[in-house]
Amino acid sequence: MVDLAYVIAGSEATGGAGLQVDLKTFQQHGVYGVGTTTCIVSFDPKNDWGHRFFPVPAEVIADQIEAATSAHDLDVVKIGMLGTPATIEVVAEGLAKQNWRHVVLDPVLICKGQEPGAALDTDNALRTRILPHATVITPNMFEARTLSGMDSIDSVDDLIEAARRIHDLGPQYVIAKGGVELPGEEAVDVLFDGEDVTLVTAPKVGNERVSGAGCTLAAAITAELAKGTDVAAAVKSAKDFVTRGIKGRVSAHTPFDTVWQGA
Ligand SMILES: Nc1ncnc2c1ncn2[C@@H]1O[C@H](COP(=O)(O)OP(=O)(O)O)[C@@H](O)[C@H]1O
Ligand SMILES: Cc1ncc(COP(=O)(O)O)c(C=O)c1O
Repeated sequence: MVDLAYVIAGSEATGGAGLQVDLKTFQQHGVYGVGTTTCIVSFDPKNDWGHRFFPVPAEVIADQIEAATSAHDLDVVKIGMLGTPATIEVVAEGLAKQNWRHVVLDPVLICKGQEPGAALDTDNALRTRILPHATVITPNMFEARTLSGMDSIDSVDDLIEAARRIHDLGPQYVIAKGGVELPGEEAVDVLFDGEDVTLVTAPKVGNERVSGAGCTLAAAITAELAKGTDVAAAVKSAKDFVTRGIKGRVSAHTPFDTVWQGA
C-alpha cells in the first residue's frame, strides 16, 4: 500500500511555493499527495511581483476537506498558508473532526517580500485555533520572533530560546529555522522536542533566501512521517532534501530563485 500525505495550503501561481511545492515534494518521496486549496497567491509582475491574494470561500474549503478526508484514510497532514481568520476557523473545524498522528504546521504568516503588518490578525487566530492541533511546527526567523514574543533573534542560542518558548505553546516538536538569517557559514535550524535540542545544519548555498524552501522542508518532513519515519530522522532527511533542492535551484524572473524538488 502506498503511503498517503495530506496538505492544506495556498496555491502560488508561479509554481515556486505553496501547494504546488508540497505536492511535488510528496511525489518525490514516493508518497501519494492529497491537497486542499485555502487561497490563491498570484505575484504581480507589473507591480514588483507584489502579492495578489484571493482567499477561497470558507464553504469551499470545508467541501474540499470533506472530499479529501472521506475519500482517503489520512493520518498525517501539513498545514501551510491559511491567510485569513475565516480560513483558519474552517481549517480548525476540519482538523477537529478526526484524530491525526501528525499535524505539521508551517506557520506561514507572510510570504517572502511581504510587509509584516499584514500578519497580526492571522497570527492571533493561528495561535488560538491551529497551534493546539500541531504536533510539529516549523517557524522561520520572523515567525519564531512573532510566536515566541522575542524582539530579536541574533544567535543560535536565541533561536534555541525561541524554540523553547514556542514549545510551551503546545507543539511537541519545534523546528526553528535560522536559514541564511543568522551569521556564519551554516544554515542552522534548531529541533527541540521538549527535552533535547538538536542542531540541524547544512552549508549555506549563497546568502539569499530561496522561494519554496520552507514549504519544501515542512512537506518533506510530512512525507517522511507519512512513511513512518520518526520526527528526528524525518527532519534530518528533509534538511538534506531541501539543501539539495536549493543547490539545484531554478531561477525565474521573480525576485527569488526557487527550490527544485527533483534535484
Ligand atoms: N541559501 C540557503 N542555503 C542553505 N539552506 C537554506 C538557504 N535558505 C534557506 N535554507 C534552509 O531552508 C529551510 C527553509 O528555510 P527558510 O527559507 O528560512 O524558511 P521559510 O521559507 O519558511 O522562510 C531551512 O532548513 C533553512 O535553513
Ligand atoms: C501560497 C503560499 N504558501 C506558502 C508560501 C511560503 O513559501 P516559502 O516556502 O518560500 O516560505 C508562499 C510564499 O510565497 C505562498 O505564496
